Amino acid sequence: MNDQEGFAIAVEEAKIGYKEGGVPIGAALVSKDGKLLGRGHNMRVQKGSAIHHGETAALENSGRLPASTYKGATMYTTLSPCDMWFVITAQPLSIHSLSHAHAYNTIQRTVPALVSYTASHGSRFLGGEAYLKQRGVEVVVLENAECRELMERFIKEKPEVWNEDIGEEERVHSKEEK
Ligand SMILES: Nc1ccnc(=O)[nH]1
Repeated sequence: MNDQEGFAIAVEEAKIGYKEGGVPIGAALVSKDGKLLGRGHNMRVQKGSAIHHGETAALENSGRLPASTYKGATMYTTLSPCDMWFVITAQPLSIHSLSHAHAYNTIQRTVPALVSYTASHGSRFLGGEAYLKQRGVEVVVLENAECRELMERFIKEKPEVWNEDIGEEERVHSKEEK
């Protein structure tokens, strides 16, 4: 599986999430030798969960694998990596340890599509990206138009669900006040 195929699975997952009425963010985890390890989409609405982001779902669906299987893997995601995915995936994927050379650079690449998208609260999720880069992970930004459109449509339709996903409440409040 190459980059295009891996990313296409993440987009497929995002669309499934949209159809289910959830947050349309998908992800796929692919091993260094091109094998699909796991795929998934944000399930916060579907599962009534505070933590099921697209990337964490892909990791969860990959099951329990030895560290060597994650080595050199790529996480394809339809939105730039937020702090949530970094914190949850860092330990199993061994990207948490700056001081241990052997743990460094385990996931080599993450390919988010929408890094420069400006979220409703004005953030661009640059924090998640910065963490990854600091730890030697290659971050490739695709700026994929299809993902951007899907996110923009969703945010317009369900601003309160999106704000909840990113830990914001302002829009919900201003709606209630009206
Ligand atoms: N990168 C992400 C940001 C917000 N929600 C997600 O599921 N993923």
